[in-house]
Amino acid sequence: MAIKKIAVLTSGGDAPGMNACIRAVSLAAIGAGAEVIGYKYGYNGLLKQEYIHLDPYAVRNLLQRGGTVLHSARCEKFKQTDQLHIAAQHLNDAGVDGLVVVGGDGSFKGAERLQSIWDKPIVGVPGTIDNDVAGTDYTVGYHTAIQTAVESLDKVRDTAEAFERIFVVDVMGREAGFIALNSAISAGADHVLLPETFTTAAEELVKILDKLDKRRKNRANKSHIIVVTENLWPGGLNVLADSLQAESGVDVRILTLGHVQRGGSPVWQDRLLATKLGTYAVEIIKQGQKGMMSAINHRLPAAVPLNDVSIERKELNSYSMQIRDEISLLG
Ligand SMILES: Nc1ncnc2c1ncn2[C@@H]1O[C@H](COP(=O)(O)OP(=O)(O)O)[C@@H](O)[C@H]1O
Ligand SMILES: O=P(O)(O)OC[C@H]1O[C@](O)(COP(=O)(O)O)[C@@H](O)[C@@H]1O
Repeated sequence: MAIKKIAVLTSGGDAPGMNACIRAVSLAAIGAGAEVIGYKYGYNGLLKQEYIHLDPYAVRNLLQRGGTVLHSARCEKFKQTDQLHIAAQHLNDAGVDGLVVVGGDGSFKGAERLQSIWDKPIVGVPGTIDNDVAGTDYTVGYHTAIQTAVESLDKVRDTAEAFERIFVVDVMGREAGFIALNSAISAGADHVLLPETFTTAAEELVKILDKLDKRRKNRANKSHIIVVTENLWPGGLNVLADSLQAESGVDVRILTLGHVQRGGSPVWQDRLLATKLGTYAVEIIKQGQKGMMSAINHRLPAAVPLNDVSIERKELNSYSMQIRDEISLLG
């Protein structure tokens, strides 16, 4: 299908590599002879008709830049059906032939609903540090967030060992444990708490204390690193820290990594992924396929229906789960 104009926007939690996506979509579309516009502030830009023109000069040096030059936002208003109709009208008014939405599963719900009333292709590109989007091996930003978490865990280990303290480290992930599990393994943390396996605070506390006890028999230093997915511990991490300190007699400190995980120059894995997913999104639009996500499945590009993405919950890697339990008792 001949395309004259493609629009792109970034929505939901920003992620390192979103800029690389904007660049890839723009260059692929321009290469196909199309004009490109970028809506600002997520779906807000679509509702307010606020956009910029993206030519090769505008996307120069974007590959390595963190954040998103289009800005991102959460737009509650977009959930109203009348606003979806306004957005569709604005796309028509601007002469857009295809829309690329870079975001997470929430943004894809919006894209899916907009697709049901707009007759041109909308393609989602999975961009979120959480990696909680089914149908694609990885999401843009995830590798960089893990790298940031691992660097922080390495650093905190130095001070934990010096003072023989326990550190409880809070990492992002919303309701998914991808960052927690893989940063914990990569940094050799002693224990990791995941939403996918969490039972009750009482049971989890017993497991942690048992693990610390066993580990202490294997080594002289009493320091331990426990990685916890955000918002998981009932009552917050102070409650966990107080219980741990009371039960173990070891000094406990809390570290919340927070939004630093969303920043920084994307690592090469995210740059490459963003470039592949962004160019493939344009390919999907050229093919006239509607309501798809541009994905990488088993290392190959794929067009996955957004409908399937929203139904399925992405599973943690079973081998990572297995080695988490085996290896963390040693070392
Ligand atoms: N059911 C929905 N209908 C329309 N738009 C939605 C819906 N769910 C989410 N969105 C849009 O997507 C935005 C981002 O969703 P959110 O879940 O916050 O982030 P992410 O896309 O990173 O998962 C929301 O602020 C809203 O504009
Ligand atoms: O920046 P906010 O609005 O506080 O949101 C924090 C949330 O955004 C994230 O960083 C990214 O989530 P999404 O990509 O799904 O928006 C989550 O890990 C975290 O729970």
